[in-house]
Amino acid sequence: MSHPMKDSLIEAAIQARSSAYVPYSHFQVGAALLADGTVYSGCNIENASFGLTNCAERTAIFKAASEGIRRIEAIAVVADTKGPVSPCGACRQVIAEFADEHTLIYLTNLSGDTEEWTMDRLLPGYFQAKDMDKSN
Ligand SMILES: O=c1ccn([C@H]2C[C@H](O)[C@@H](CO)O2)c(=O)[nH]1
Ligand SMILES: [Zn+2]
Repeated sequence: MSHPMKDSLIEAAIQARSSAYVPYSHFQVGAALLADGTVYSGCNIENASFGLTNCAERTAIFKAASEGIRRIEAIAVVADTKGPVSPCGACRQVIAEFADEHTLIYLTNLSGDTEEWTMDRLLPGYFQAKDMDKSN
């Protein structure tokens, strides 16, 4: 079942994408998430020291987390890709930190190709806080 905010989140991600700071790759990405009734969006932000680049997903999540958000209800990611955009491994792990099994993850592109994912498929076996507990 698709989330009632699905289209609004995709629209917010497309909007955020237009702020992408991408002088090196020229590849714009946008993300938008819903948490506690509020939409937080973000774009990718590159750096002359390439490894310091922050992806759109992490920008949106860190904006939300720094406002006190701890659980993502739904998140949309968009780029101008052939099929739905595929988040990098780092972002998959960061999404996992604030997702649960109900979190809906919309991967889409500018043509409207959209897939609904859940965390178990996005990053099977992702590292969790409980993995630091020897009793588990
Ligand atoms: O899911 C993704 C994949 C890539 N990028 C960014 C990082 C970099 O700025 C550019 C090319 O990798 O796209 C994202 O923001 N999200
Ligand atoms: Zn990423």
